[in-house]
Amino acid sequence: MYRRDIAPRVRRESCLALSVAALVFGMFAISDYHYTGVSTELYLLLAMRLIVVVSCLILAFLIGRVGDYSRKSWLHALPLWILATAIILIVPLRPESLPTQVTAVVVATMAFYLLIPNLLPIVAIASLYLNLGFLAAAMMVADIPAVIALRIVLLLIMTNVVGFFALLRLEKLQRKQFALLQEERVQNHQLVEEITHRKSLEAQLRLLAERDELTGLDSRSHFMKRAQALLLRSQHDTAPFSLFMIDVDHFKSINDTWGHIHGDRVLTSIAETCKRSLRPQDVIGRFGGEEFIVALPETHLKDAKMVAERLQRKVTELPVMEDMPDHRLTVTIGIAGVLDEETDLATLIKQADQALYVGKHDGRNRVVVSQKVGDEISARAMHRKERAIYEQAKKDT
Ligand SMILES: Nc1nc2c(ncn2[C@@H]2O[C@H](COP(=O)(O)OP(=O)(O)OP(=O)(O)O)[C@@H](O)[C@H]2O)c(=O)[nH]1
Repeated sequence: MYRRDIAPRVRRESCLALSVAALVFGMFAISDYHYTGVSTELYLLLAMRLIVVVSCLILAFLIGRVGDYSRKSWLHALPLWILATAIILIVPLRPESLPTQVTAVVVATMAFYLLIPNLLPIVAIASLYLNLGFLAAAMMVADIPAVIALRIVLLLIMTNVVGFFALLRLEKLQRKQFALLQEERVQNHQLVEEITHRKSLEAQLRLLAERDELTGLDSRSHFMKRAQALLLRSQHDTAPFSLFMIDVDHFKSINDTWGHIHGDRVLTSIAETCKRSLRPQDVIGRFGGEEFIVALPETHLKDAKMVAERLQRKVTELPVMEDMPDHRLTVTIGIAGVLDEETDLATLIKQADQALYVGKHDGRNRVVVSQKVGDEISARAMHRKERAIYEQAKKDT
């Protein structure tokens, strides 16, 4: 994973290091001219430098394009061997500049180790080749005293040891850093998974709390929250607001005669009928057992009554009744409406419940408007009527 992760960076860095090394190597042509003047050696040196620079640039280009260092390590090794060979060849071509060449070998060795990252074995072998090759060439071409030769050997050993361990340490640190980063990534990933899992659990819990399991309608508590918000908005906008309490008639006998499973099916069908025949902005909840509750925003009491009657009719036509030929499925609906700004949800529910009770008492299968609301409406109508008579009388006089 580490190798895969750093591959693009190694490719880029190797490509850059090689291009710079090739150009620097080429620029030494100036010093060649200074040492040799226009001579056969200069031409040989120039030809050699040109070949090295061109081949290094081609290899740098190839490494940049396709040089995956873990699979094509030879591609990374090749330019090092070319450069090393060229440096070794300078010894017989410019034997008088041996001290400068020792420095060049030390710098090249350090550059191999430090500028070509994450390829320690390749770099170490190429450095060894450069150092041994240089020593052999120097011994053959120049007459070096033994002490000087020993000093050069020691200097090169030191350079290699320093370069080798510097690169080794660098690689170890990079691997450690990568391992830590990887650990952090895994932990982050686990954390994200945990958060997603918790969120989905929360959503499921919320759904469980908000929905009635059997009918899929709002649970009682969720209905109360939504209805309360709708009521407040209606009162703020001075818009009408009505509320139904729907109760299935003789539901106990359905359970007792056809069983609870059939009873459940009846409840589900009634819930579906409510959903189908009411508007999307109406809020429907299961209040408990076989009782449903509906909040109708922006609905006047007379319109609510029409809606309730339509719903009552639709329930009697439900196909679920085919299994119960002797039974007539009916509902009783109690309605209440907002009269003033003081009316709260609890009062509305109480009034609708009272109307429902009246409906049950009067024989079921009916829609009853809350008496209190009815009285209040008639009182207001009376008030309006009286006021109209008074206004008319005033006009007449
Ligand atoms: N199948 C089923 N039955 C339920 C459920 N919740 C409540 N019940 C039953 O509904 C019945 C309600 O009976 P009652 O309160 O006597 O009302 P009713 O028989 O409909 O009589 P009225 O309302 O006076 O017409 C009880 O037998 C409850 O056990 C439910 O989720 N599924």
